[in-house]
Amino acid sequence: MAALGARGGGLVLPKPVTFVTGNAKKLEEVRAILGTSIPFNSLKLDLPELQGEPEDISKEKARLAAVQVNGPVLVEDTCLCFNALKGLPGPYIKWFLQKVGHEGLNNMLMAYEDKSAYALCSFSFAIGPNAEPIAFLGKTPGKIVPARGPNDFGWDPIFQPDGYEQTYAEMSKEEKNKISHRSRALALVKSHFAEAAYTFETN
Ligand SMILES: O=c1[nH]cnc2c1ncn2[C@@H]1O[C@H](COP(=O)(O)OP(=O)(O)O)[C@@H](O)[C@H]1O
Ligand SMILES: [Mg+2]
Repeated sequence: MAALGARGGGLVLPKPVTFVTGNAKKLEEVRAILGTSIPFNSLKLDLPELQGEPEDISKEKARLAAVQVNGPVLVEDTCLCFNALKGLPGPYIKWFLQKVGHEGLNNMLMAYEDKSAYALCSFSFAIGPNAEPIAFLGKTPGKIVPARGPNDFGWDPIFQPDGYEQTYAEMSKEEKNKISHRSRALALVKSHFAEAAYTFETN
C-alpha cells in the first residue's frame, strides 16, 4: 500500500491525487464540480482503451495509471448506452461518435421505437500501485435526439436528460453539472474522500 500511515484518523497519501485524462472538457467539468473539495493534479497518460464492462474498464485503467504515476490516481471513463441496443455503444461510444457522428448515432436507433439511453460515468480511485481500485458510478437517464445546441463536447447535443426539454449541449454548464452522470459519480467520490479523511504529505 502506498499510504504511509494514519494521522488524524485518515490515511496519509504520499502525494496529491493525480486525475488522469487527456480530455480538456472532462477536466473542466471535474474542476467545476470538485472545486477545492479534493486537491488534485491532472496528467495526460496514454492508457489503452480497454474493452468490457464499464466498472471493470475503469478499475483496470486505475491499476495501470497507479503504476505509471506511482501514487494515488483518479481515472474516469464515460459510456453512452442505448437501451434498444442493450447498452451499446457503451464504452465504445468514442469510436462510434468519431466514425458516424451525431447523425449516425441517431440513425442507429431508426429501427427502434425506443430512443431511451443513459449516460454512465465510472470514476476509479487507487491509492497506489498495489491497491485495489474503488469504483464510483453515476448514471443519468435520457433519450437520443437529433443534435441541438453548441457542438462543444462529444455527444452533448444528442442527449436529452429525462425531465428536461433541453439537450446537455443546450443547458448551461452549471445546470448540466447539477444532474450529469459525471457529477453523480463525483458526489460518491467526494463522500468517499470525506469519510476516509485522507491527508497528503506535502514535501
Ligand atoms: O459529458 C459528456 N458529454 C458528451 N460527451 C462526452 C461526455 N463525457 C465523455 N464524452 C465523450 O464520450 C466519449 C467517451 O470516451 P472516453 O471516456 O474514453 O473519453 P476520453 O478517452 O476522451 O477520456 C468521448 O468521445 C468523450 O469525448
Ligand atoms: Mg476512454
